[in-house]
Amino acid sequence: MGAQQTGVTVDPALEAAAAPLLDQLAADGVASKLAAQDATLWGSDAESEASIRLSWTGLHRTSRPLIGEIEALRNDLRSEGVDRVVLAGMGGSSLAPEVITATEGVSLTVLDTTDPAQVADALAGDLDRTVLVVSSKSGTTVETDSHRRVFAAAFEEEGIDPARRIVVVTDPGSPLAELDQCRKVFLADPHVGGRYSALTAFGLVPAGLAGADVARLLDQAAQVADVVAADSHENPALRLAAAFGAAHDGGAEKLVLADTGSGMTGFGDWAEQLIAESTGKQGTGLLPVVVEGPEAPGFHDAGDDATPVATGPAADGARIAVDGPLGAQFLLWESAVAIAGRLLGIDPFDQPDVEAAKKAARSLLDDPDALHATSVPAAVAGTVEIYASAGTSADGSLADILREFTGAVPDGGYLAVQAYLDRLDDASAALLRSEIAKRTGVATTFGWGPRFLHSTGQYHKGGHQNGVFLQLTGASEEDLQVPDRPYTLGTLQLAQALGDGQVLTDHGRPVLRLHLTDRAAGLAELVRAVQELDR
Ligand SMILES: O=P(O)(O)OC[C@H]1O[C@](O)(CO)[C@@H](O)[C@@H]1O
Repeated sequence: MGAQQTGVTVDPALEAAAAPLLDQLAADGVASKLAAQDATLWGSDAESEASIRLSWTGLHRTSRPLIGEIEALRNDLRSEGVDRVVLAGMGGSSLAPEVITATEGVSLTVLDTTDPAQVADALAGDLDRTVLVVSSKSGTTVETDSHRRVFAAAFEEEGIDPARRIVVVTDPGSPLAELDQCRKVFLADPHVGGRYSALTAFGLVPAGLAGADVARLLDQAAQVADVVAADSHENPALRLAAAFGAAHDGGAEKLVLADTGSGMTGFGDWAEQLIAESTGKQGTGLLPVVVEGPEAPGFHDAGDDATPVATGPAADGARIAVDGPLGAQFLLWESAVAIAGRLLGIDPFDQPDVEAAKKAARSLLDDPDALHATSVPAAVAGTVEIYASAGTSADGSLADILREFTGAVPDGGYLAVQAYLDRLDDASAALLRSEIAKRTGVATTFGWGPRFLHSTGQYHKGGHQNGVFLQLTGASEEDLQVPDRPYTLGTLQLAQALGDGQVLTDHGRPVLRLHLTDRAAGLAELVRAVQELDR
């Protein structure tokens, strides 16, 4: 079988609209300047951040020495019978290894949740065979810190030395770089931001320890590096960026991503963070809407405010198609999104609105009374408690409440379902996306909390302000204390939902929180209520 070709297809009308932007990008030498890591491409305000964020353009060369180190550690661990890899990491510190391993069919347990039951399930796996990779650029992310504490205590309880079973990936100088209780610290290139770090130690170490062929990813990226660096009208990164820019200029601020048979698994979730966190700021941006496939509601029937994008071969309904092997796609999309940032006039390397939700969650954790004061619902429908923000109604049946809430989505706006639940045991919650989109015709996204806070969370607060937010929280049968911290995972999870809800409300966005006192029964009631929406 020949090597999979990397390429971008754009429909003729969009390609024509994009032509002037493409001419300009080529004339300005944007592709070669990006490859040469020129920090001036996004204007003077972005220059200082960009000057420490561009090393990703050369990772197909600079990450090579890592391969041997990863292989050596993997062989040592395997010779000790340690072959189960659990990865604690949020956003850019876990999304790439997840897509890499899923694409190769290699097993990796990803912990990017504060759901107590989901963490408990990961702990209940065979600890004798487990290595925990703790990945965090900053070394201070609360979810990742909590996972490390919980796992270190569990290893100790089983008589396993955590210092043999914890591997760290972090930036030089982070608090994690000094961690004593660990087997090895991989220091990543600090001049690469989280969402551009797929081909750094953040992507390669967990995936490689789990058994993925990470050298091949670098080869695939190397195969497109010259093409992506060329100031040519055929450069797929320039063509993709120009198409994104032209679509946005024409009022299509959403990119609806569907896998059309790419051979990759879960690529949309990785691209979602790249697009949303890079572009969703200063009241503008591209909202990624990841859908179940080209037949899914919101793709073939996308409105004028959205561009259907096939990740994989071109398909009916798609205006853009991007194909190629995973390693090449990483570099191609990173380049295109960074260049689209120039066209949108924003800095693609900062995430100015992410901190607000973290801060709000922290203050709720510091003030348990404030957290408990929020526990009186405005109404109860069966096993669903309803908590409505100002201006949002809690009157009538669950279907009535949802009808009114979805009716609050402005023209060209979107509805975001944010499920602070267990993404394995409560997986059926994800069905709500297509059900809501199908019944209401509204562009609908779905994210697991708190995972999405490190992905689309930036866009929700910083991008086009036309979203409405449906939060789902659920009762937990068990909770887990975070060792040496004054909170449990369940408290942290609730504080994260309420904190983000508060920040969204402060932005004037409608927020409806539905709390499931029985998760399975509540989800079933919710799906039934959504199915009544078109009646
Ligand atoms: O690697 P860290 O520092 O734990 O951060 C994880 C994620 O959190 C964010 O900073 C946003 O909260 C992302 O940009 C990043 O990928």
